[in-house]
Amino acid sequence: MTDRAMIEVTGLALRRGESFALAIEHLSIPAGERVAVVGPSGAGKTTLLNILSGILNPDAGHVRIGETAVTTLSDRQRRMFRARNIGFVFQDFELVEYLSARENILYPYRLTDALSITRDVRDRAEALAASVGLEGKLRRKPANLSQGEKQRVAICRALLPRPKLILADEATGNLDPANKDLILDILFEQAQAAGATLLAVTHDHALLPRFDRVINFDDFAAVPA
Ligand SMILES: Nc1ncnc2c1ncn2[C@@H]1O[C@H](COP(=O)(O)OP(=O)(O)OP(=O)(O)O)[C@@H](O)[C@H]1O
Repeated sequence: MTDRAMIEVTGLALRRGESFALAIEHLSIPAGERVAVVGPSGAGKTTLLNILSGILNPDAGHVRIGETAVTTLSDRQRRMFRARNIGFVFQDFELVEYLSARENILYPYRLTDALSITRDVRDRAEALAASVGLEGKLRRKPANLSQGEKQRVAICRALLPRPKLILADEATGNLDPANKDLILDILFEQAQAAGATLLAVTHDHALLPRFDRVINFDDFAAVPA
């Protein structure tokens, strides 16, 4: 085990359906590293993020995030762990349709007693939203936001609790080039301010030089399904 690793994965295996199996012998990511995750569609990038965050439990192997052995936790413990420690920007955003953009950004605070909505949290939510150009849109429900705006709401929601681990699944996918750079600036800034580790799945190879490291799914051993 690497001493200062934020993420330590060993002997990971997960089969999904009849035709897909993910296998990662070893993966270690130091605290504070900014990592891009690339690979062909269907290679298992989202599956890996889901395992790291405890949304999926693997068939075999160990995942440690910080001091927590995530793969030993119960479903409920994994949900609590995720709410407290991980900011997840989902590929399809997963916004709550009946809540306003503002309430969606504050949503992680409704999920766990460990987080409470203070004046400071509300102010920070406004500031984060303004930094991604969402001012004036915070009362709208997701149905009345563009794809790019929904994505920015999802990013603010992931960043607001200052998580130690940020997992972003194509967080720049629906944006124009200027906004891609802006969103990456914000993800990097917030990660640095919180001393957080960032794993970002991207298909956008122009962004790769900005990361400390690139994990390419082509490097993982293919498992006959
Ligand atoms: N709930 C599920 N049940 C069965 N198979 C699934 C399920 N979700 C995903 N898969 C399969 O797992 C494989 C990996 O999917 P995953 O979403 O991790 O790929 P990805 O690398 O993130 O792809 P993309 O770049 O297109 O988002 C795919 O073959 C997919 O069809």
